[in-house]
Amino acid sequence: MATVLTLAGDGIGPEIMTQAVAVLEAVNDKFDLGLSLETADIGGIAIDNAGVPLPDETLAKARAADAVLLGAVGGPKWDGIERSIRPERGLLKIRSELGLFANLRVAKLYPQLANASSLKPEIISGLDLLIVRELTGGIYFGEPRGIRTLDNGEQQGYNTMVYKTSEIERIGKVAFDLAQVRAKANGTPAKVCSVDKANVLEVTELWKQTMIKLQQADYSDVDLSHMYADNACMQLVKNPKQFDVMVTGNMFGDILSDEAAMLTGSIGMLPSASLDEHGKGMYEPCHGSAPDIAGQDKANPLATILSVAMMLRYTFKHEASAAAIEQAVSDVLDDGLRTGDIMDADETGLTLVGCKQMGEAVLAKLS
Ligand SMILES: NC(=O)c1ccc[n+]([C@@H]2O[C@H](COP(=O)([O-])OP(=O)(O)OC[C@H]3O[C@@H](n4cnc5c(N)ncnc54)[C@H](O)[C@@H]3O)[C@@H](O)[C@H]2O)c1
Ligand SMILES: CC(C)[C@H](C(=O)O)[C@@H](O)C(=O)O
Ligand SMILES: [Mg+2]
Repeated sequence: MATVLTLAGDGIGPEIMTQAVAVLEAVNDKFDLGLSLETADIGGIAIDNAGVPLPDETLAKARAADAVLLGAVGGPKWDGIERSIRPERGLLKIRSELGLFANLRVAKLYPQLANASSLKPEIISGLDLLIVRELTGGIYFGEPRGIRTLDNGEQQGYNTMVYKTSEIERIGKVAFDLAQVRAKANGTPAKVCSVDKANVLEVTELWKQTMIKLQQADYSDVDLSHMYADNACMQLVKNPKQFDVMVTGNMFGDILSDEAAMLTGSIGMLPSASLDEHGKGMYEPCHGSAPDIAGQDKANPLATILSVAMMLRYTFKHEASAAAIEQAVSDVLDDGLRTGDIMDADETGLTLVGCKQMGEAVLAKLS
């Protein structure tokens, strides 16, 4: 029997997780998937209960599980504590310990939400782009880092952005492979845009050269383009449909994916998969713990529910149950149900719902 470990985390984490787990249990029964669910602590709740953001017991359960579903971590309660044991460090550590180097963030516009985005409908209609973010390297993990005191008594913060050729090659392969799969499925040319700051940073000059060599050696059928990160931010809001697959490092990927989220109407709509070399994965919404709306039944659970669909597709290779969840999400949007973040005040026929009601509506579509 395969196991899924659920890590609800902090803030809106438990609220969105309750709804996502109900959906997972429903498809587990309906499609006879034979999944067994376990839970553990991560983030602030783990600090409160065990003194560290990623207890050994949680990591052991995550290693033993076939897949992990995560809500969100962090919040003002823990922002002042020593940096090395903050909630976010628990998330970084589990990604690193499990070798989850490939983070896939899909910005797909549900047509029903064309008016919920802050961009004009014609700019985003039909949008379906994939950001492939390197997740276990770059400036997030580079050494040395810290805050030191200079001779003149002034403090200086420093981090180090590093990438080895092997790290660039393995994320490049994921991006090129997925571009080929998407091209085949959509009947379109395969294309990858690699995002860097090669005009300034040596580390991303190596990134760019490595992508070029990889494409020339193994992926001559994929069109490879390059864009500086600042221009990519601008182009994402100017003409996002020019992109199919974007591949980039850890920090640029973090920033670009929050930006891409808004193209779909809300960050509450963006799911993600973080995969290791063998397809084992952790699945999580791209958003955070949203302390401003936590505990108020206002969170959009759809990014987490759609992350369950990604889990079924990528780890359990069960396309029918993944597609059923995505269809159920589309159906509730067709019915006009909207959480506050995707509500369009000017559109008629919409009903404002809370996190629980949205989750239950998806569930009802699956039964
Ligand atoms: N993967 C993660 O666990 C993760 C990701 C990002 C941020 N964080 C943490 O979350 C905390 C808050 O960070 P932040 O405010 O910068 O980002 P955030 O994503 O939590 O929130 C940004 C804004 O988006 C809204 N929002 C986010 N998710 C939503 C949802 N599902 N439905 C409706 N609205 C939603 C919030 O209400 C807020 O206004 C911090 O501690 C941060 O470190 C965790
Ligand atoms: C909470 C934080 C460590 C995390 C990141 O920066 O990777 C988050 O912003 C994300 O996008 O998953
Ligand atoms: Mg982020």
